[in-house]
Amino acid sequence: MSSKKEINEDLVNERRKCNFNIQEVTHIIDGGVENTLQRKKIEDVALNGGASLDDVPEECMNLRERYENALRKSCVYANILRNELLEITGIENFGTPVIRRTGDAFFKDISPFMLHLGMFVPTIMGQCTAEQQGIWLPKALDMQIIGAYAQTELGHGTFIRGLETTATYDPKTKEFILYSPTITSYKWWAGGLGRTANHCIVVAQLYTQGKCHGVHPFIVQIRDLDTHMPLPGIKVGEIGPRMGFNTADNGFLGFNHFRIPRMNMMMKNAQVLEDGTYVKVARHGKLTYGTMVFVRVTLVNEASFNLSKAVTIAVRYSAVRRQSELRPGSAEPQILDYPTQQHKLFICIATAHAFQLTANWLWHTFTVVQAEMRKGNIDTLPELHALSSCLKAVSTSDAAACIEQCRFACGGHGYMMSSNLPYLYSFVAATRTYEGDYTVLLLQTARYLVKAWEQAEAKKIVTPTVAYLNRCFDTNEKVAWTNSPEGIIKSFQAIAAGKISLCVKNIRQRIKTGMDYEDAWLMTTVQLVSAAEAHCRSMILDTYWNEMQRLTKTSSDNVKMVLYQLTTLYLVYWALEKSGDLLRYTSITEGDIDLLQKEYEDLLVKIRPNAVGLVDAFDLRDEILRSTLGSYDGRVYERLMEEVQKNPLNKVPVDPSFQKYLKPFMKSKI
Ligand SMILES: CCCCCCCCCC/C=C\CCC/C=C/C(=O)SCCNC(=O)CCNC(=O)[C@H](O)C(C)(C)COP(=O)(O)OP(=O)(O)OC[C@H]1O[C@@H](n2cnc3c(N)ncnc32)[C@H](O)[C@@H]1OP(=O)(O)O
Ligand SMILES: Cc1cc2nc3c(=O)[nH]c(=O)nc-3n(C[C@H](O)[C@H](O)[C@H](O)COP(=O)(O)OP(=O)(O)OC[C@H]3O[C@@H](n4cnc5c(N)ncnc54)[C@H](O)[C@@H]3O)c2cc1C
Repeated sequence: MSSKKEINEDLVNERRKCNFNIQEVTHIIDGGVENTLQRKKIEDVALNGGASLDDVPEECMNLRERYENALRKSCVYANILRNELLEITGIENFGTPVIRRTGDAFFKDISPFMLHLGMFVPTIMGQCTAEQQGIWLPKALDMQIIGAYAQTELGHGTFIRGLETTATYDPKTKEFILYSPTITSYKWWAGGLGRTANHCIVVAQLYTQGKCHGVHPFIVQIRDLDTHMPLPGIKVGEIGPRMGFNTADNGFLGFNHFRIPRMNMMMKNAQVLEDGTYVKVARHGKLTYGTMVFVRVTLVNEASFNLSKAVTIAVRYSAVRRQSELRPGSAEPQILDYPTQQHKLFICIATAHAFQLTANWLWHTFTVVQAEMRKGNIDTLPELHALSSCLKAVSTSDAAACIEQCRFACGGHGYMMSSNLPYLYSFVAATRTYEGDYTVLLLQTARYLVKAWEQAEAKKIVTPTVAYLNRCFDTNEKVAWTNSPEGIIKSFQAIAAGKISLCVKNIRQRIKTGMDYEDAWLMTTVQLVSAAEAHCRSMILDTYWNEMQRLTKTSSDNVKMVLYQLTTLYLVYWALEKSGDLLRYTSITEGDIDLLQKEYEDLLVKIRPNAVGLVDAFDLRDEILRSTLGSYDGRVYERLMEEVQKNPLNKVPVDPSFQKYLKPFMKSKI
């Protein structure tokens, strides 16, 4: 056993073997040297200010203790956020992922303030008029009020138009009356709502002058600011234990003819005048869904970040862990030496990079579309919606699968809460569902793709992200296979185009047999989801490859080489995963697939010496990783033992329940 300060010998050797400049890769991941410096500064301030590591692990506390502990830490963290961090980033960068990431040093699960910061504040920014922002934003940013985002109801989450909560305008008092007419109309799931929030955004069906105008957002005070008692007419509480998010106090909420002032309707996109006249301001009907688009964009970043944590843990552990023997009597190898282990893990490193570069690109696209919309141009919104929908769906789904693979890679110890892998998995698994379920979002992208196909068919130029359709349209023949990064990307575009084409053909055929469009669409949805996924994969492959080429132009040779190996691994991995599709839509042969498999296995060998260096390059501080298995020093077994000492069950040698239950039971006769 190594002494406390020592770094595990195997990790020392791994770091010695690493042949590239780790910092250079860190800068690429961060988006430049300046960003790395800024991130480190933010981390220093946030973590030195009192990152409260718990004496008792969160998972050993009961529900109440966990909530109270999370709230205590949230207050410490929020003080650092509002007093120090916002000064560094500027208020305009309030939602920067770097700030959000420092939160993980405080919360293994999640902060009850997460939705205040992640959705309540952004909705005020995106859905309020300047005048309304002037009222609500300073209070929200200063956390004089704490909010949640209550859209989903017990009966409806996906189908927003089906929400049942009503907001009926009363011109006599110039108020809206909020009402929950049925059990299924109760708001359900909103994070922070159950115990913490005193305000929330409520999405409700707007009625005025006897007419329903569809769902609109309202800002509602639900608790007394002093006593925290629910206001009369409000029924609010916590929805109960769940797979993760257990310190987020997800809540339920019902209204019994609860009145709010007219100006509490968020009026940037639509207004109700004093006399009850409804005025539509926005040129696009779905701008009220803006917060969801924003969060979907940020979730691609979340997918990358959480995966980078999981794979850092699993690779470091795999370098420390020794198991089995390759030949009788030989020393036990590091489990990282098994090609099957490399197969589990290296794709996770590459996926984290692919999603990070895609997230940066998507964020840039989002800001460009926002700027266009501020000028009154909404033409690019449908493309952004299609993009953010599929990228959110695929990145969260892949990240969850990869994190689970990292857990498998850590054997039994990966199942320990103290490894942090179960927390990471349950957190990311939820992201596949919330903010739009995987299937539902891919079907949104499919709508866009079918329209784009029809445009290409009519010889019209389509938008940039589907420009390949113009090229693929006339190809009745299979695309010629070439084994190169560009060749693989082109082949994935051919797969996407082929699948979209087939969907359109099948919808048309079904209509010919007498089905109406809706039924024909419905019957084709399995294929439509697959087409949207294929489109999304071609986008990710293209973005990852081209962005990495661009970002490494001035890098040192070894950095270029290792990142080239990783990017190629990602492309080849997906080509092998989708070999059935390649056989169908390109001229690839079985022999070509054999060559790809060989290339993949060779890449695992090439990447192996740099594996620990590659995860070190994520530059995740131990305080943020919070894992017994994944710390920088590799003191895996010591940390597991130390954690055991913190377990309240081990505080006494004999548990009181022995006298109460076990002893009487053992002494009782059958
Ligand atoms: C310290 C710093 C803090 C920062 C922290 C940042 C970290 C962030 C991490 C996490 C943050 C928060 C945790 C989140 C917790 C979870 C919250 C939630 O889940 S909130 C609830 C979310 N709910 C959903 O996402 C519901 C999903 N459903 C929908 O989006 C819609 O109902 C939909 C799209 C499925 C269908 O809508 P609708 O029926 O109204 O539309 P149609 O299908 O008929 O389509 C009509 C037409 O509109 C287009 N459309 C749809 N949506 C949009 C959109 N958003 N934008 C633009 N256009 C849209 C659609 O494509 C159709 O177009 P057409 O041309 O007719 O084909
Ligand atoms: C941890 C967590 C936190 C959350 N936080 C919030 C929050 O803060 N605020 C908030 O408002 N909400 C929140 N939600 C709710 C979340 O947004 C919804 O659960 C999510 O949008 C999915 O909707 P649903 O639950 O209605 O699923 P459903 O729509 O009922 O989905 C069930 C199944 O039906 C399928 N399905 C549904 N519609 C279709 C369709 N049209 N075509 C094909 N298949 C379909 C889905 O694919 C899925 O497999 C949260 C959820 C979770 C899990």
